[in-house]
Amino acid sequence: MSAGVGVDLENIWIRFGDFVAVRDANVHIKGGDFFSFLGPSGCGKTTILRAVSGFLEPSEGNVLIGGRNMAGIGPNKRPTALIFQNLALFPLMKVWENITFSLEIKGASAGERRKRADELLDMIALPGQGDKLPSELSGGQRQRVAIARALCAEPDVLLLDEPLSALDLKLRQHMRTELREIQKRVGITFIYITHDQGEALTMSDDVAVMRAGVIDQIGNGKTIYNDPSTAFAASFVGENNVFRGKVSKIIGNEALIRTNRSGDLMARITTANQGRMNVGDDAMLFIRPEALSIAPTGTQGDHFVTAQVKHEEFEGNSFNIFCQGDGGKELKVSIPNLGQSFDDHTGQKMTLEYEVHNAVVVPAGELAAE
Ligand SMILES: Nc1ncnc2c1ncn2[C@@H]1O[C@H](COP(=O)(O)OP(=O)(O)OP(=O)(O)O)[C@@H](O)[C@H]1O
Repeated sequence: MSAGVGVDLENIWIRFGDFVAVRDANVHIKGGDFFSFLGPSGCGKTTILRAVSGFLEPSEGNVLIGGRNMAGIGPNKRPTALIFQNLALFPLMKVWENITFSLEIKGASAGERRKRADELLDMIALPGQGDKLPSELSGGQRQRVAIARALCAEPDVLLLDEPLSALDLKLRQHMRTELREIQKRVGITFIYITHDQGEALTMSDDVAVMRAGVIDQIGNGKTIYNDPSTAFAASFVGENNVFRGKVSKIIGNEALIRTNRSGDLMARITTANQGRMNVGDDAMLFIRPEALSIAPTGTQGDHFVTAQVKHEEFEGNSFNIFCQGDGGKELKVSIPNLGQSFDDHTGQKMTLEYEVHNAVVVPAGELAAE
């Protein structure tokens, strides 16, 4: 199996009539990486995957696989394999026959096929399960068989279209680890599409955050979470509290925001926006629930927020406090449960504190839908 083949999307535009499904996408995926496209339903993820697999030609721009331009090369001739949410294993074929179906078409002998199936069953951590029928496996095991079947064709790039979305939550979380381990063992490039930020962050080397046909940001999980480029990326990935306002002062890489309802708040301008924000600009300031803590009542300053507590809940690993927030949105505070006593604050006015480097400012923009 050849490893480490990169994929490049160069100025890709995809139009369906007047509708622009993908707008000027530029992505460099390193060979051997696990790369995810993350975004809400309808943002163009599947459309990009179809352009990589060759089921669709971009209206403009180039898809390069291993540096080779794929223009005019059909899906069967590309070094890619595609796995869908609907696995479509053959129900009456044994697991090993399912896995080696592509070899049977090429006329390989039963002995050869069985040997290859056993290698792949080891690879997906299902040794000795080749003689079962798909119906005798769990959902997660069937998922792994589908991956083995795709890998049997020796693709350079495996394309996965929301392959875990039909599984229940526990299995989905377990399969994240499994998938990542299989990818590392095989060493080929995986391109994964999902609307689930937990999946994207836990499995990927790099993530592209997509919104309405546009790629807002590309980076590793930590960068996307801690240093978002846009209001959409900040609000789509993880939970975040938003404060709206205008830039009133810029000091180095920090900005003071005159918020609509919470006074003046200081925060870090994210990397992509440094040097690009000016006094008077409409801005959005984001603070994660875990970055807020309870301060002595009445403390004031540019990193304190006053809020009225609406209700509280205990989530096991954290106490969550929900307040009347800025901008019509609820404000959430998450206090880790370290065994401390925790009074009910419902109805009280509370002062909340954050460290300036844990709050970020980006230009005002579209937020992700709840
Ligand atoms: N063949 C087509 N003709 C017209 N419009 C299309 C076609 N294929 C996709 N679209 C539109 O392009 C947009 C992007 O679709 P796409 O399937 O790529 O979204 P997605 O991000 O994969 O969504 P989901 O997570 O729901 O699968 C959608 O608005 C969709 O309606």
